[in-house]
Amino acid sequence: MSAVPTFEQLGLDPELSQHLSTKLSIGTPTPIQVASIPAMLKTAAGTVKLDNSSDETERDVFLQSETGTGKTLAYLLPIIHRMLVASTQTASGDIRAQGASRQLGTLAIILTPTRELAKQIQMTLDDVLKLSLDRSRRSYWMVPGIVMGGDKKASEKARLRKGITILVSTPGRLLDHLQNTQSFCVDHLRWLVLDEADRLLELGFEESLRTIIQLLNERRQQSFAEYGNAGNLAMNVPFLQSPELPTNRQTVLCSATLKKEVKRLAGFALTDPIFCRGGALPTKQPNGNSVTTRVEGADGQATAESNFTTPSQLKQHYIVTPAAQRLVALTATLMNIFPCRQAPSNRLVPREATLPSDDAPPPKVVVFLSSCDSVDFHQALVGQAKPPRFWPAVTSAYSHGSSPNVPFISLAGSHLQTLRDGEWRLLAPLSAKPSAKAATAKPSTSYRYALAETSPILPGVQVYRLHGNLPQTVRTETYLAFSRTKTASILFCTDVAARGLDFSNVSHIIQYDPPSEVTDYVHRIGRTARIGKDGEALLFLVPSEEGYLDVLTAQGIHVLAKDFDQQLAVLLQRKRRRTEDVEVAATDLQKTLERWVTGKHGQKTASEQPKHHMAQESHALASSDANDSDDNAGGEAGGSVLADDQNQQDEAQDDSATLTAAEPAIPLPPNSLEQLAKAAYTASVRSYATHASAEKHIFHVKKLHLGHWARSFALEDTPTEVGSATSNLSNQTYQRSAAGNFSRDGRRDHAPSFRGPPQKAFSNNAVRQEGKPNWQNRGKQGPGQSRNGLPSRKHDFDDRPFPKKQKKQTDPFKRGNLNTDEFSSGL
Ligand SMILES: Nc1ncnc2c1ncn2[C@@H]1O[C@H](COP(=O)(O)OP(=O)(O)OP(=O)(O)O)[C@@H](O)[C@H]1O
Repeated sequence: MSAVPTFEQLGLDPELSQHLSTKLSIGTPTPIQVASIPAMLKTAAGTVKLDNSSDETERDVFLQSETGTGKTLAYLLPIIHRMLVASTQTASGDIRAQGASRQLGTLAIILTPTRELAKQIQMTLDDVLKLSLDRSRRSYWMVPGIVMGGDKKASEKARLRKGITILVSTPGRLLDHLQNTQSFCVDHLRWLVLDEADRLLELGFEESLRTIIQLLNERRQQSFAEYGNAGNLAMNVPFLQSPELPTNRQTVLCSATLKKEVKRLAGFALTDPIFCRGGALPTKQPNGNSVTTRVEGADGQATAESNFTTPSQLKQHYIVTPAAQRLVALTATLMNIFPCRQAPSNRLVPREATLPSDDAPPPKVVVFLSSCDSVDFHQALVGQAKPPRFWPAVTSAYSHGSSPNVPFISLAGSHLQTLRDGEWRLLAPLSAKPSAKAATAKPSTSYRYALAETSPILPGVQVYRLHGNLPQTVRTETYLAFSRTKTASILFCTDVAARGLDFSNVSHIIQYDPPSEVTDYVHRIGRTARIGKDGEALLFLVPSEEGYLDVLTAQGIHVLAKDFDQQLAVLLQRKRRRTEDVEVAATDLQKTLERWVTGKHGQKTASEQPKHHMAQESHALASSDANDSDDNAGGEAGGSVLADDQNQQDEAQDDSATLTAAEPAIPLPPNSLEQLAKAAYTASVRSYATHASAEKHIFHVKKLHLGHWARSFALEDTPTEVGSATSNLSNQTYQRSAAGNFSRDGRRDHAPSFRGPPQKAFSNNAVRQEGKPNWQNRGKQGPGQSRNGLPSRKHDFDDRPFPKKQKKQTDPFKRGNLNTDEFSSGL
């Protein structure tokens, strides 16, 4: 076993290496970096060459490595190194003589599928470029920049005119600028990076990518024919002729998986590529041991086809829970992750064993859901619902009893005006209609908008949400806030957060809704256990979905069972007096949540209202112009909803702060959570139909017990709206665009939303007999359950209060009210 080389040994500039270790605490390269850096560098004599092919600095590169292994730096570092060296290789010692300048236009383009990812790469780029160099060497001329859907094109054009040396972009917006922005100079482009290639393809960007590559080739050929490598600006720029720069454009493709679509893209985008593959990361970084790295030559091919490698230190579990108890099981799971301490006033003490040590970092949990509406609902519920009143008072085990302040951003009144036109719920999810304050707001007034809720059920825990229907500012700021927070926190999100996003120190991933494809499973769990850190992942399944475990096993993914009863035992720590029965405790919790959702817990008093949704700011922000168009080629999520220009984003960022309890709050109407629950339920049933066709035998709506499913949204009854909603499914191939693309940030993110009153009641004739869940047989299909995994009535427990309703419902599938073939087709 050979020792891991240092960055310097790999050929990286010593000052750059020093900057990485002292300023960014990055001392040891990861396997993919060990593979890529020499391959992409013009290696100087005396440095390590891991492979003969690394001499050929002109060749394209394919980087493949599992999630969270440092692919971003794997391509950024060699690019920055080469620009740096080329700009300072001057005989006279005067770096200005080299002519490196932002006016040369864009030298490197990094294409990413989503805006969050673009922002994240830009932040990494900023960090690396902050390096302080010897006086004779400067990096100031390397200007990083970002253009992406949702931002204002006019300001982007201005920045492109001034020159952006390393440009991070989403494909639609890049194509737009290539076609329409005269001043966008790519004549001297030397690097094109396609990051998260598999995701780019899944979002339907293949055509855009082909056009982009074609346009870039044409521009380069034109420029080269006219001026050679000296460039068309000064006609003789030594920098551009430096042997450190690739003579032609070097294209780099990054992917965590090796699906056939990715290989097809590689075939088109790459010429004679070097294949760099990162082996498994050592579990503790840096330990200098056991790094396996392979750099393959031109004909290097991936050996395995499934290629779903997951970090070995990641603990993967699943839990089987009856549909009706999903919500309680989720709450109990979160309670297990976020233990509490006895409040000073209380005599009941949680078991000490569950309490973390004082120096343990607070957990950060990401919960994946299948639709935007479901994210809105769960964030609102977990973030606001109060526990049963007889639960003992507890305090957070992490924040020493004090409630951490909530991060907020400023939003201009002009946004609220846009919201009033139908999207108000996005910003004030619990308002039945625009609040009185918002309605009378002057366009120039700004509001504070809280990015998180503080959870009464989980004291000290902040609850965030992220999905593609949120305004871009909210998405970006939520990503940043959750990523940076050191507070115990939960993020409810759709798959918009599944790929590439590097939330630091995520300890747990919960897949409450199974992913629509196995690839998504791998990417979702890749948000934890990054760079050798520990992590845990938990997959929720209902009994009829247990077949999914075989699908995972077939892909080499092995998950262990978690016991349902053990998971719920935590509820006994907050037990009703003299109750040792976990079922009673679970029932109490379910009833409380249902009351909370239906508003039957009584009208909230002013002091009970969440205090942080929107509080009027004392100052005003300039109102933004009309929305700019988002990328049209498919891809970024939610951009059509609202747009912010960069300045306003910056302004919002500057204003980021925390709200205190004294902030005035906008009152929320009592029934709005119920609306969210219904919308979430509807969207959830719909998105169930979007699973991959190969998994339809497992995830088929026919197998769902709609009544029990409704319980998991704290609804006592199946909302009648679901009928009309699901019966329209056959018409809803709009989830894919006319070009056959998926919806903007993943098809399940954009499961249709419930908006306003139901269009048409579907049915109120009940049909399916809703049996009570069989507690003894939950989690497994046994004698107490019917063939489809649902509890049978025979084994019901009459004395079990939860769930108690036995309603007759129309079975839309039986009565032909819903064409099941249409339901399952093509979605
Ligand atoms: N050599 C290193 N040592 C320690 N940390 C590193 C190193 N390289 C990168 N990191 C950090 O690891 C994290 C993950 O890196 P990155 O996002 O590039 O991974 P990735 O492979 O692109 O993951 P994904 O496939 O999920 O996008 C980042 O926070 C980054 O700063």
